[in-house]
Amino acid sequence: MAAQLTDKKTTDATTTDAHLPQVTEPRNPGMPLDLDWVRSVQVNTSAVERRAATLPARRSVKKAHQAAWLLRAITCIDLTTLSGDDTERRVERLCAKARQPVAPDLLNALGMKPITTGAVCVYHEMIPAAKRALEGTNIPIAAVSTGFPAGLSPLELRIREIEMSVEAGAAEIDIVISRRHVLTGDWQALYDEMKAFRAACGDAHVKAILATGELGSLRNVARASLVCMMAGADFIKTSTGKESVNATLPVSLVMIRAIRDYYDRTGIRVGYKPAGGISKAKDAITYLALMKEELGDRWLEPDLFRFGASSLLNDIERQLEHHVTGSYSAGYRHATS
Ligand SMILES: O=C[C@H](O)COP(=O)(O)O
Repeated sequence: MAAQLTDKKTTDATTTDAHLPQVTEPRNPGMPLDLDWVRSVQVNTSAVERRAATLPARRSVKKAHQAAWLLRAITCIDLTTLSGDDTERRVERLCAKARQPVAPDLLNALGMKPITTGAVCVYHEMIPAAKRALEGTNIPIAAVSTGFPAGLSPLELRIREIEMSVEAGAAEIDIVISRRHVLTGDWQALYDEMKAFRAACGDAHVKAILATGELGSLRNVARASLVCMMAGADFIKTSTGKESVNATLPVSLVMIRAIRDYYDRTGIRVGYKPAGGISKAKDAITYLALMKEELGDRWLEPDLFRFGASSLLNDIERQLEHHVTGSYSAGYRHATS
């Protein structure tokens, strides 16, 4: 099926297949720290909040296109379990969902080929279980690292943790930054830390988790985004999912515009990952529409956009089922853990 991703505003819709092969983007090599650029960044908080407030209301994706948007969203999910009581069995079930996120009967009814999630995201100790369970697929394992979620263990240990996760089979490393470097405006320390993390990752892609709910202001979010990109982050990510405030639309707008500025200045595309508290299909569509409007279609691919989410897939599958059958089935049909 040629699935269309259209919305009210962008009627020159891109025709796109929800199961495109992953496009390969050159990695962000980073650049020297440009303090003048960092310090010149300002954010008009009330303008950002006004724009963000209009987003959900303005996004009325036509019913016929909803399924395509939802399937696209699935391909961009880092299907996540990050709990103290994670077990190998739970990770195996998670990986089974990542391999087959939508029931075959639903996919058939939608005329779609099989799809997978963008990645699975686990703690270091769960990498071997995920590796076994994902054998024979191209689904990458993302490991949270560097003393996730607080990031306050000794730097040597945080760097070693990255190296061990890469050795164990993680292709993507989600690091947490030291929030204090942002809160004290020590951009050099943030840059040096991020650069060391990127170097420890080697060929594994690195996502920089800013923990935006702990950064104090949107201006700090914008400046930290820029510094992490200058230091070579492949993705910038909002949250660990453990802060009291996680992904929000105003924060996303600020981070996405920092990505746009970095692209305008360097020609390098950096990815974006909102994470934490995104659990509804309609929110997923809002985020995709935001990416499309602010950055364009190229940022709707899983190599440049991911959701960090543990329960979003459940709701998307329910909505797809409703789209096909006209009714919702019992929750147990979609359980992931
Ligand atoms: O990075 C992913 C988050 O930890 C997942 O958060 P969530 O459980 O609120 O979806």
